Amino acid sequence: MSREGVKSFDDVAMAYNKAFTLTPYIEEITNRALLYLNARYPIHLKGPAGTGKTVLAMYIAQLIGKPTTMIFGNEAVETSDIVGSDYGFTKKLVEDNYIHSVRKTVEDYEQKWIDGRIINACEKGYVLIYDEFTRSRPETNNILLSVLEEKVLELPINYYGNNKLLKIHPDFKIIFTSNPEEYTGVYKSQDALVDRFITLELDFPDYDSEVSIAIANSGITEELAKNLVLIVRKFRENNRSEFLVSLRDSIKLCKIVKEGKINVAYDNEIFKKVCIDVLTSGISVQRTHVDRAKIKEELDTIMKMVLQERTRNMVSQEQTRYYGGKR
Ligand SMILES: Nc1ncnc2c1ncn2[C@@H]1O[C@H](COP(=O)(O)OP(=O)(O)OP(=O)(O)O)[C@@H](O)[C@H]1O
Repeated sequence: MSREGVKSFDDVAMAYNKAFTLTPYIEEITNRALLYLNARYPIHLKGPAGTGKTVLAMYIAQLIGKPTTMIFGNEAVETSDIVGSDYGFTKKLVEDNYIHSVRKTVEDYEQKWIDGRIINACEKGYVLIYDEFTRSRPETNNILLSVLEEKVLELPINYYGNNKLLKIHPDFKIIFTSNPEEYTGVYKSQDALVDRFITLELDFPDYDSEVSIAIANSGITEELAKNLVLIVRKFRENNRSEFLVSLRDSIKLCKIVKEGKINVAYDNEIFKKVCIDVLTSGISVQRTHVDRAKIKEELDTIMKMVLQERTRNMVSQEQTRYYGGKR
């Protein structure tokens, strides 16, 4: 039985918590999500990779304030990972020593059941985050249909020896996340499931949110973050239909510049090469057939525009400081 799709929420939350940034854009989506969840509808955060769906799901779960379970969808996840299954046998030795001179030992085997993550959450009214649920096979996710509609979880026949329908606690909440269906490794989500939850379409956050997120994750100065994020966003805007330039790229660029103490200037060749490496990584991963030379040229133009503007601003700030704004 594969259990690789199931990880502890605490392990993952630790990694995300430190840098979480709340901006008006994120707050607005959060409030809508809570509205639906409190009306007992599961929610589905859908959007391109690296738009912040997973961290948002975790933030929402924290606001609900109940223990949270996470499942990471992938091809190998089985219904048994979600619900539970038999997991080998336990051996019991029964010793009969009734007559002093005779010793009888009987080995007795009992089948051992392991609860899947969802059982506890369903029973006690906790929160389940099912991240990238469309990466699991649709037949794996079928078990959730009765959970969402009839509010019961159908357990396998050998669950504690009974065929049991587990009643779902009224407070049980599910937050699904997924990437658009055109992504590789993503199954089309079943209409029956989609019909039972409310989808919030996420896109990349606004400029100010992206700057705040980049600062929180890298520790870079605001002035540098503003310029680097602007380069990333202009490049993303121009190439959206071809390949992905995500929030992770803003964060990567800011982190590398900060850690490497790289001078952010158009005449700094190292900086230009770092920008090209970071921002064109997605092309090879996504195997899009784009003209790399043309892409580099375009990125060069963007860097020139943003960084010359930066130089102009710096000169004018210097002049203001020097001449006291009189010139
Ligand atoms: N509000 C936020 N505050 C701080 N960091 C954030 C925020 N939103 C996103 N990030 C950061 O942006 C990156 C992408 O976020 P996340 O993993 O949640 O995206 P995703 O949409 O789930 O991506 P994928 O579809 O690839 O799983 C992560 O490094 C995350 O820490």
